[in-house]
Amino acid sequence: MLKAAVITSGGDASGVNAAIRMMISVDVDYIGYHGGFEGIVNETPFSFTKEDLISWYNSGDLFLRSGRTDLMKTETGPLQVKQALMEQQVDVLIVFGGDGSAKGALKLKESGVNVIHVPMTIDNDIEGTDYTIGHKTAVEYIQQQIIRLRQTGRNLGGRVFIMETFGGMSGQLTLASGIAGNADILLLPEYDFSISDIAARITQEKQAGRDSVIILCTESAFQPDEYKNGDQGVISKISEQLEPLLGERIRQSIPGYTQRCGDPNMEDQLCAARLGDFVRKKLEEETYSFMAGWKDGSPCAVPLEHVRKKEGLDEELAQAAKYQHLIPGERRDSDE
Ligand SMILES: Nc1ncnc2c1ncn2[C@@H]1O[C@H](COP(=O)(O)OP(=O)(O)OP(=O)(O)O)[C@@H](O)[C@H]1O
Ligand SMILES: O=P(O)(O)OC[C@H]1O[C@](O)(CO)[C@@H](O)[C@@H]1O
Repeated sequence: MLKAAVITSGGDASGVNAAIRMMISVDVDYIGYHGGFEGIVNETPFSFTKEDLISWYNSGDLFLRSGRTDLMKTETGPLQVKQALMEQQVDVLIVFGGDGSAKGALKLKESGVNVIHVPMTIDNDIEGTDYTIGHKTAVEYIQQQIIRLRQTGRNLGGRVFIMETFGGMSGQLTLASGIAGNADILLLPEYDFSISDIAARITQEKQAGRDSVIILCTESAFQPDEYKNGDQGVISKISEQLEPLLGERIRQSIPGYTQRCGDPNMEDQLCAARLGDFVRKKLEEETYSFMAGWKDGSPCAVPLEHVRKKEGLDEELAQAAKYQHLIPGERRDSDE
């Protein structure tokens, strides 16, 4: 019988348990490791079946704890992982994670390990796939935060709010959440804007009769070259410079790590379950070395070599937001 090992790697995200459940095949034995790539070397693996996943299926708690580790970036790391997998007689490793995890998966493939990557990150910033597990739940959560800001803005009017969102170096999470929740201004790392651009947009909103103004700002949007993974609080810097121009206080809100996780929403469950089923079929065919991506509404196989961090945004959504004057500044990669 084929033996598959499963890990989750990088930032946690909701929906992955449904994918693991739906990849279960009667023709495959499964083991799991906690702790991502490092867990393969340091943790004791355990066998699991679909029965073990029942109470996890709809939960934001990960059935397999995730991890970030530099091990895979060292020269010997991939070989240590390969050795540990060989000791367990594993035929194929399934890696849930973001673009960094895909790089780790590719290194293992190059070391001779059969590997499948499944995109899992709230950021939705992986080239070759329209969907990443966890993004939809995070968007819905941020949408709810915007709706609440709008309510307090109606109840106690005349305020400017700024809320900071996750996304790392990608503005995709902010863009999708801002459109879903009806924010007034979106500050994205893909656009080069000045403090006076933001002040001008706030003034336009107020002149148009907007009582409260809501700005959504990606954590890396302002001076992105200085951003490091895990930095938070950029909206304080922006507010400090913006307040004197506006002559009023700005109310700040940072949901931070509460954006990641929570029980998965229906859309994440369905898409993740379909990705899991896609992987099941590939396991049964013994087809490896791909990412289980998503294109035109369905799962698809993307060669691991093509998987990397997505530089752009969802163009249709970005253009719609630009047309509606939601995004100040010019595209950083623009030739204009
Ligand atoms: N260049 C690389 N080479 C080999 N392995 C890597 C590389 N980059 C990342 N990894 C492995 O993948 C793990 C997860 O990567 P990273 O922390 O970048 O998160 P991610 O998978 O991109 O997910 P998220 O989008 O949630 O941050 C790292 O801890 C490391 O083990
Ligand atoms: O949990 P960490 O390592 O601080 O990483 C935070 C980063 O992880 C992400 O949530 C992606 O998982 C980014 O949106 C965020 O910038």
